[in-house]
Amino acid sequence: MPDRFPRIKICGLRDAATVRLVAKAGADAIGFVFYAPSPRNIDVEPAKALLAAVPAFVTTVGLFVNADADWLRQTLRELPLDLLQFHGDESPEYCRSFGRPYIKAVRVKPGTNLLEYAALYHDARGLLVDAFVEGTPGGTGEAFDWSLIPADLPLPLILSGGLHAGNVAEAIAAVKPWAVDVSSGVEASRGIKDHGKIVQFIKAARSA
Ligand SMILES: O=C(O)c1ccccc1N[C@@H]1O[C@H](COP(=O)(O)O)[C@@H](O)[C@H]1O
Repeated sequence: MPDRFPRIKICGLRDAATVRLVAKAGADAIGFVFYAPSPRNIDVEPAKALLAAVPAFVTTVGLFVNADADWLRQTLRELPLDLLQFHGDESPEYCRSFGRPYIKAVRVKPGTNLLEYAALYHDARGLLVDAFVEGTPGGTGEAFDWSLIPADLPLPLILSGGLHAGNVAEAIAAVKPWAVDVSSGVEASRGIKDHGKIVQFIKAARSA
């Protein structure tokens, strides 16, 4: 268990007012989704403008799903993202080829060997665990059985998947993650962030 509250990442931001609100409410990290099929997808130019509005000491994360390596290399020349989140089937070699800190997402189902993933992606800054939902890479709002997470993972654990203000304190108590990450649980509808839900989520996570 970390000595302080887990870090909090709010993912899937698409407008400046929400970026400001999230930072002011006390989130540690802000995520931008670069995955065209997602309702939270953002293009490079608007993302550039939002990144310029993020205050100091808030980590900016770019989420990618099996992105073309040349496209991503070019995109990273334009975007000063602090951390890359790989949420597809990216290999360890791919993840480390961009020369930026990264976290690797694993979609968990019965039988998933998270210790094996931690060994494969040993240079990741964290292992993000999400629910396995057939046909969708993530951002589904579905939770999974947290007892599938081993207690002795050698990487910082980022818990995601179906978290919301009503279950995040219980999740933190049960899993003791390094960080929590949320998208659907702080939305009014798919892709539309709800400022009240964001504030409630951060309060609930801080009170755990
Ligand atoms: O947010 C998305 O649209 C998304 C698309 C593709 C892969 C991952 C995505 N989001 C990440 O999924 C997890 C869980 O999200 P949720 O809270 O259950 O909606 C989280 O890490 C998001 O960053």
